[in-house]
Amino acid sequence: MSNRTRSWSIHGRPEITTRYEILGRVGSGSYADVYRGRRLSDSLTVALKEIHDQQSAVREIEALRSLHGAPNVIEMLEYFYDDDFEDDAVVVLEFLPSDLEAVISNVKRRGSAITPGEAKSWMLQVLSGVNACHQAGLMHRDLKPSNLLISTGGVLKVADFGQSRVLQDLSFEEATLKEANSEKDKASNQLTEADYLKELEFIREKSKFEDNTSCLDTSCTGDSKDEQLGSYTEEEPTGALTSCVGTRWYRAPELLYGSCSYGPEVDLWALGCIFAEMVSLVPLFRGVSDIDQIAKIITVLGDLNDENFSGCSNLPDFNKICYSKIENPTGLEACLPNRPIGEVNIVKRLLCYNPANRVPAIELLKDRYFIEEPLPVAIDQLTVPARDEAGKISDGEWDEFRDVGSGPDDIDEFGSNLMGVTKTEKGFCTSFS
Ligand SMILES: Nc1ncnc2c1ncn2[C@@H]1O[C@H](COP(=O)(O)OP(=O)(O)OP(=O)(O)O)[C@@H](O)[C@H]1O
Repeated sequence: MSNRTRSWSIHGRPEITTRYEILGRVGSGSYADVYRGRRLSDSLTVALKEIHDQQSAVREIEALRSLHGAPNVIEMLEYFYDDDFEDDAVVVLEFLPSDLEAVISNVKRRGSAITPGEAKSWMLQVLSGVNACHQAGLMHRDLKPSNLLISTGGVLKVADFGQSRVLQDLSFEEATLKEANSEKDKASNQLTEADYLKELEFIREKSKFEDNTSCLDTSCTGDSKDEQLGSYTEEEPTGALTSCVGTRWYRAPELLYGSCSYGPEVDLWALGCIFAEMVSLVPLFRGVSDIDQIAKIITVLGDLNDENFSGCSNLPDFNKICYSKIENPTGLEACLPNRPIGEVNIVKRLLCYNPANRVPAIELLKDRYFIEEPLPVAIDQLTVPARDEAGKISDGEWDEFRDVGSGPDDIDEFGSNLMGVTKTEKGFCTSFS
């Protein structure tokens, strides 16, 4: 531990202010504040993301280093990371003034629609970014329209890797050394001594950090609400994953039922929800609690059972609530009125109950839907509204739905406040009128 005094503000950190002029705050997430800045050496506009949670910081830095160069993943220019985390980590990112949520809100506000050619163009970019993550052995775990940032030129990039997780069973140290070596090869030994020392420092810190941290903490990084919700993150065997990740509307059924051993398919479910939202201009499943979220899903897709998702009845929370049988599910077509069948099919290929049936991004990229008329619109022809001009739904309105909290309180609240829910020995029972 150093004896240095903690700096409470990015403005009071000379290592940053001697290199960047901080122009103002552009946004805040659950565990980060993001500032617009100007790099003094060349006046480049950047985003400075100050991450208040150590685990999220490590995840974000680790992911962005391994994804460096992927065209549809946000670029990290550099990072400031204390080995003692006396000061919050600051990640310097390319500045992207818009996001897919703003695009959707803007189209909606104008009373128009995203054309099939535009939808293809956006979706190809999302798929390319997500594919890069999966090929690099990472699952993002928090895909949603506001995490898909967009440049003024229409280039979409996957961002916000604070909840990402490495898929392969490499320790961070091994992965980092592997990457450092391949970087070194690539750069023909151009790694400077300072870079090398920074690498070492980062590896040392992460190893120390991993030893002391159970995987239970993984997803609830800095999200105090989630951290308080015990049963979803209660003692799990080492190596298990937490189900407490992502934003509810985009959360896959296996996560909603408390799975601790899921895979990158959770990202594919989120992609299905995002694509449906893009073409219909409304979020597909707008649950106000996790129980309501599952109810919304089964109302559209039908009952979830061992026939369509083998083994689902063994998921930790499956038997805690029973839903009455859905005789006539609405179906996805009804949620995407007046949209081409090709779009509905893409959504169907992603929103499968059984994760194994969700089509991987790499395969979807090759889907003939993308080469059929109407062809994807050229990227520089896409309309990109500035985030603050897009007339997004007010924060308060979104917050009502966006809350990521889940767990026993959620069940209690749902059980006591909503009609049609009764308490059973195992948990709750709900019926739909
Ligand atoms: N590279 C960037 N360029 C421009 N603005 C950015 C950039 N990164 C983030 N932002 C802005 O800062 C806000 C906060 O970003 P952050 O990634 O921390 O959180 P979030 O995704 O909004 O929230 P949460 O992770 O809690 O869901 C974003 O909504 C976005 O508006």
